[in-house]
Amino acid sequence: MRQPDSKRSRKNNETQEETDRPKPALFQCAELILPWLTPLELANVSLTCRTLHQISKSITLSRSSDACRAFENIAIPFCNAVDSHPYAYFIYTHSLILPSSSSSQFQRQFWGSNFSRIGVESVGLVDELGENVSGCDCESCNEVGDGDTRCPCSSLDGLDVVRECGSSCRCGLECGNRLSQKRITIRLKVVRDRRKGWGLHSDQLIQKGQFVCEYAGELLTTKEARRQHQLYDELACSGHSPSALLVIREHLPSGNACLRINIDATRIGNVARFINHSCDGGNLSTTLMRSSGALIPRLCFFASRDIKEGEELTFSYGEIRKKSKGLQCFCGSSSCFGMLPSEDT
Ligand SMILES: C[S@@+](CC[C@H](N)C(=O)[O-])C[C@H]1O[C@@H](n2cnc3c(N)ncnc32)[C@H](O)[C@@H]1O
Repeated sequence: MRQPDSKRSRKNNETQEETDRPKPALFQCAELILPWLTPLELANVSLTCRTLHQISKSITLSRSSDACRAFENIAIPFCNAVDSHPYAYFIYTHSLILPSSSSSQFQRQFWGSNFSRIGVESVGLVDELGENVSGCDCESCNEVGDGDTRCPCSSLDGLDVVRECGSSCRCGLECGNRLSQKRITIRLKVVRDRRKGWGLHSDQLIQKGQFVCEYAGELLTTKEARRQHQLYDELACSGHSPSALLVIREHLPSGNACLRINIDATRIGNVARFINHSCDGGNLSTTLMRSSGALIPRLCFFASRDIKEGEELTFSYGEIRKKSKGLQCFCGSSSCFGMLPSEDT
C-alpha cells in the first residue's frame, strides 16, 4: 500500500535526521579501536553491551569479506558452509619480511571496519611530461618500450631461479619483467573444508602459466625454523590451528651447495598460506623469482594448467618419505599417499 506523501516525507526526514545526528562517543571510539582487536578480544568486548555487540558483529562481517585487509588490489573473501568459523586471523603482508621488523611493527593490524579500505596502490607510472611510461628500461636492458619479458634480467639464474627486474633496475612496476611483483590480480576465495580447514580456491578461470601469488611471510633462520617447527608440531597435537612454515632449497650455480629459505606465514603472511597440499602435484607450479638487486629469492605460484572457476588451488608440499607419525592427507587424488609431507620425514 502506498503511504500518503506527507507521511512518507516525515519518515524520510526522520531517517535523514538519524544519519545526521552525531554518533555517541562510545560508538565513535569503538569503531576506531575494535578493528585492532584479535578475535578473542573482540568476542570479550562484544559481551559487554548491545552497542559493542553490534559493532563487533559488523567488524566480523567486514573481516570475512576480505582476508587481505584491503592490502591487495581485490578483496578475497572467506566462504564457510561447513562450520561456524567466519574467518582466519593472521597479520597480512604482501611480501617477505624479516622477523626483526615484524616483532615491533606487526603486533597488531587494523582489520574490519566500513572505512578500512585503504587506497589501492597505482602501478602506472608517468614521466615528467605526465605521459605514461611503460616497458622495461632497466640498466642491463637495451630494449626499451615493448614491455615484454625479453629483458636479460629474465634469464635463468643457476638452476631453478628466474630473474626479474628489481630495485637495481631503472624501470618501475609497469615493466613487463616484474610479473610477480604486481600483487594479486586474479579473483580468489578462501573456502572452508571440514577436514583440511581453509583452502584457497579460484573464483575465475585461470590460464596455464598465469601468475597467481607469492608465498609471503616471515623469513626465519634455519635455527628459528627448526624451533618453530617443533612448536607447531606440539600445538598441532593439541588441536591448534594449522601452521604455514615452508622450507625451500635453492640449488646454487656451483652445484655443491644450496641456500635454505624458511618462510613462516603462520602469524604473518598472505593468502598463499591457505594453499593446501595435493599428492598429485596439484594445479600450481612453484618458481623461485629473484628480483635484480635482491639477495633472497621469492617463492611464486603459477597455474600449471588451465584452472576452472571454483577449483581448489593446490601444490605438492614436498617428497613423502616413510614416517610413523604425521598429519593425515585428505587431498583426494588417486595418488594420495595418505599422509602429509613434513620437513622431518
Ligand atoms: C599451509 S596450511 C594450509 C591452510 C590450512 N588448511 C588452514 O586452514 O589454514 C597447511 C596445513 O593445512 C592442512 N592441510 C593442507 N593440505 C592438506 C591435505 N591435503 N589434507 C589434510 N590437511 C591438509 C594441514 O593441517 C597443514 O598443516
